[in-house]
Amino acid sequence: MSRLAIKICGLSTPETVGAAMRADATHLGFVHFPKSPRHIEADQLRALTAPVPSHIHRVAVLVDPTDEVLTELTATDALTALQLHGKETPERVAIIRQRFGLSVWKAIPVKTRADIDAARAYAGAADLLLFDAKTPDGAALPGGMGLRFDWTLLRGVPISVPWGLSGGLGIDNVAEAIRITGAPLVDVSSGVENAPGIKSVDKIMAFCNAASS
Ligand SMILES: O=C(O)c1ccccc1N[C@@H]1O[C@H](COP(=O)(O)O)[C@@H](O)[C@H]1O
Repeated sequence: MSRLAIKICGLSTPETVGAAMRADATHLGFVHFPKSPRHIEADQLRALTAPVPSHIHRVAVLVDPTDEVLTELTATDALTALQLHGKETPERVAIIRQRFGLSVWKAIPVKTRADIDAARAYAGAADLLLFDAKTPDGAALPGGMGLRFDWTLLRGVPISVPWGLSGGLGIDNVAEAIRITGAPLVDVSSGVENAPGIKSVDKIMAFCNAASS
């Protein structure tokens, strides 16, 4: 059985990047979306990832990014993957993958089983599908709000591409989420924070322990 992958997302300080590495997170996430309390610029991304060894994945979280933004971020050479969290079509995902040469993740907002079925359109375009809770209409952010969906919707669903689970995961529920869904990758942001955008070293450690237990 392969090892569980754990992504700690929305990192913005050297201390919390260090904590995620010490906690054995396999993926570090960095948000580039000005409306987010976790937003960082390209120069911060470069500095934060400088001490990260190459075996740890570095993922940029973006919402309907322009080619200009993607060019600026990928020029840092800091990234191994792009996580698209907006309304990107399968065609746009395929173009980004081909144009920027990085692994591309597509976040799939889930409320019903139909949302999971609709994700099939991205097979072949995205390298990984990330099933995340659908945020309410008019919400400030399309993710990173600590909302979860009904994990039983994923039970028994054949998913033919690499995938992961996010949305409302935390120290107290991540083990149950993995048990119900069989997720090979879990992704957390709000659940390891003391306040929006303020990550907790202790919570990062506790989350990774709980996920791996
Ligand atoms: O974290 C953000 O600010 C964010 C902004 C825009 C798009 C996605 C964002 N976060 C991602 O949302 C999921 C779930 O987060 P949470 O654990 O429920 O807070 C996760 O993949 C974050 O990377």
